[in-house]
Amino acid sequence: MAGGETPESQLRGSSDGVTNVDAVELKPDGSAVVIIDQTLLPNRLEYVELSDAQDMYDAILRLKVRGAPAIGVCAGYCYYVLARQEADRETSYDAFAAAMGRQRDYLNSSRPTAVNLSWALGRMHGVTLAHSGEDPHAVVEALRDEAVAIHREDLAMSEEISRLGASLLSDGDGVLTHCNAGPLACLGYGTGQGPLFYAHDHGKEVHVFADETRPLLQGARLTSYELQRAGIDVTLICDNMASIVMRNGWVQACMVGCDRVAMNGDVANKIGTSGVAILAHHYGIPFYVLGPTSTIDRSCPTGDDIKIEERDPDEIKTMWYAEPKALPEVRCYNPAFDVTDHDLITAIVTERGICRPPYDQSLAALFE
Ligand SMILES: CSC[C@@H](O)[C@@H](O)C(=O)COP(=O)(O)O
Repeated sequence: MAGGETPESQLRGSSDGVTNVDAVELKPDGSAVVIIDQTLLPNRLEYVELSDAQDMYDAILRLKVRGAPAIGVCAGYCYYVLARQEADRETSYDAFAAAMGRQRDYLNSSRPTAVNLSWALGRMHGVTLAHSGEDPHAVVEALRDEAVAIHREDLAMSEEISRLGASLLSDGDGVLTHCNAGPLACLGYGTGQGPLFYAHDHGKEVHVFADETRPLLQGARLTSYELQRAGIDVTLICDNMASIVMRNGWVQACMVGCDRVAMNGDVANKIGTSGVAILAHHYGIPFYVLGPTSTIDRSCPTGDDIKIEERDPDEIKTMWYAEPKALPEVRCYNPAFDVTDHDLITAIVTERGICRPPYDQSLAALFE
């Protein structure tokens, strides 16, 4: 673990025994962002220091750091680390601010769907612009405070979403979840899986079915790892097994995170989420989406306006296998996210409260 007991390293979430380390931290001397390399889990727990813009871009693109809220926290610290370097290079405020505008745009181009990336970078750059004309080193001090504030707020929102989400569950419920929206993706308890940790910590037991989440296996590699280590009853299933566990009557609720929420309540989340919602609707099982208000994109009217990231076909054909599992020339379509229609969603749980249909009204009310 990098660093000692600084304010930043004390920002840990409360569901320890799960991850007794943070997925994203600032190195105490401020020179680098320290992340868990999530691509190596569950086999190896390793930390990576990011101090170079290209390494930061690469870490986000390649999912070493992933999950919408964790990407936001990471982006805030990345911006700060780069600002320190620019302040040492540029003596004038104007040159510093212009350089930081370019760094913001570069980091923001690493992944398109999770709105928390542009949200955090926009918030950091807003601080730079608000200190117009000041000595760049003084601006850097304000940027550190802002990045730590984003981190602290993330932990607080995660706790509140988890508390509210757990109130929707009864002792003994079966819960099906998809992808990873636990401590690694969000810090603290998490969002989509936060209520499972919160319920467990507060004496309510749930039985979790974790979809493996093809093609990148966040459910198998990360969610079942986190839940198992926390002592929560978890069963890993392939994505195409969700229907049978629902039909067997083993699932009383579905809970997932989100990467971008449109103002009509359509939700972009990990590919396969909309299929789970359609199945849940068929079997009359409540389908809950959980995420912070920073994931609600007020400039996005409907799910049709959300840009869906398309990724390398080799993630499907070769990535996890000793030998390729498809002909190299076979065409693949590999969207990383899909959009779940708002009319399939029972409730959207945010840190400011639980929104229910009609979402165009209940989501707008969060910002009044
Ligand atoms: C906590 S973000 C929402 C998640 O459910 C999920 O879609 C997600 O983790 C994003 O996927 P990833 O592509 O791994 O960054």
